[in-house]
Amino acid sequence: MTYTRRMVNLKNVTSDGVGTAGLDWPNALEQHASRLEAARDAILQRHASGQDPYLGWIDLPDGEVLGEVQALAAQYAGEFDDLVVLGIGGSSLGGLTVLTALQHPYHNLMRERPALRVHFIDNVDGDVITGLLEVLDPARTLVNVISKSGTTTETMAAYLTCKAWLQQHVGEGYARQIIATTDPQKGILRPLAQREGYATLPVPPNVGGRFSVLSAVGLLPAALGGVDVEALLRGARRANEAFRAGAHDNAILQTALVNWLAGEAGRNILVFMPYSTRLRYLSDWFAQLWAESLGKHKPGGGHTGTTPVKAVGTTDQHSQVQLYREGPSDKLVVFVRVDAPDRDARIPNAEPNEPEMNYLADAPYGRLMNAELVATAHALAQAGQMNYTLSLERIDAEQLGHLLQFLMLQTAVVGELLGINAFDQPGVELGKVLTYALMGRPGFDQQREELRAAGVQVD
Ligand SMILES: O=P(O)(O)OC[C@H]1O[C@H](O)[C@H](O)[C@@H](O)[C@@H]1O
Repeated sequence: MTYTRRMVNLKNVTSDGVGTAGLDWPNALEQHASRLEAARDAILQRHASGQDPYLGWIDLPDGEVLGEVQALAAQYAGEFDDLVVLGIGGSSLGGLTVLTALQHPYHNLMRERPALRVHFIDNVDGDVITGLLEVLDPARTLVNVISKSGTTTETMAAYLTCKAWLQQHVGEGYARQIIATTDPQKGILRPLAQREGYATLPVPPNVGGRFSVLSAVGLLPAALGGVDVEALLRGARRANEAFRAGAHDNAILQTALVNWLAGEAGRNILVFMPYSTRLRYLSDWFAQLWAESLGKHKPGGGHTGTTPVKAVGTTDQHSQVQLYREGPSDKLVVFVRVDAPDRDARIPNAEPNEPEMNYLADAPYGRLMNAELVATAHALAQAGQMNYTLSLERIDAEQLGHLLQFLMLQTAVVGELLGINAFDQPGVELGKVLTYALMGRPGFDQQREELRAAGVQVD
């Protein structure tokens, strides 16, 4: 992925559709260029001060933890077949995105696998957790429990299940098969891991979960799954470098502007739609990044945030696009295009006597995919529905690393334009606390009484 205008096709931004959203491109860029650069500079200055409690993710591409991750991965490779990752939200979606994009699409079904199979447990669904353990070989399974805070209920429940399973089946040696990735100081998991003798990796205190994909959180599962993690970081470094360019040559700032203006113009929904099955979890990862970063109380009253919708092309073209074209003009649609698939897969001319199907004969799948994307983007623009396209040359570790960092930087800039803290998530906390109260965790008696008084059944 080169960091040029080519990567971001802002062509449709000039369409009538965008005009109706009050976005007049490139005049909007002229008008807001200095504001964008000021937002970027404010982020970089806070980061350079070394005092900011949230911006550690900007340094992750420099790979401080890379050596440790690679050493651990090398130590375990060959000895194990499966890795079970226990985590939720930012402690799961990054790794899932990277592995789904970069492993063989059917890696888990291959007879001879070049790397471990990686399974993500990110819910308290006992059927799924115990169902997975039923089919894994405990002697050849590693468990990576990941929690920035070291306390998250879902992850702790899965950890207890996996530890008990390993203890039961492999006995004393179980501790060798558990790796804990967590905050260096805070939470229950760190002291517990030390007591048990688990290998540990850090989540830097100044890196929030949804910004942690390029820390040990995403890197260890990726490395064990055979991903070129150095290339992933290299691509992210390119995004960091390109972030410093002036607004006219800076796709991160430009797309941040389009998103911000769309929101200001009442386009309250952001549809994120990669045209690639391999990138389907990028939509999930991005949805958390966007929603938790930008859905906030405004400092002076009111609310901010556009609602992310996860989609994948072409699949959701056949379930959602009707609404996006003829429904209300309350959306911005972001497409992700892959110029060249890895395989030169073509559609065979298997029905030479069917003239109606001849247009498909010998067509590359990649051409069909991108024709569908262009057709949809055009159809939306024609109906006044705002959209733009991010383009990758191909799906490889370097381009994906670039795109992930691009999207994190873009989100940070939108947060700055909105005048909010894009790096906390106070709105999620109450639900966690009330869950503790309902489950009878010590120290939450008062909340338990409040729930009872509000008519909630607590026993
Ligand atoms: O990594 P953890 O501390 O376990 O947190 C996992 C997730 O839990 C929370 O509910 C937060 O809202 C997310 O931002 C976070 O990624």
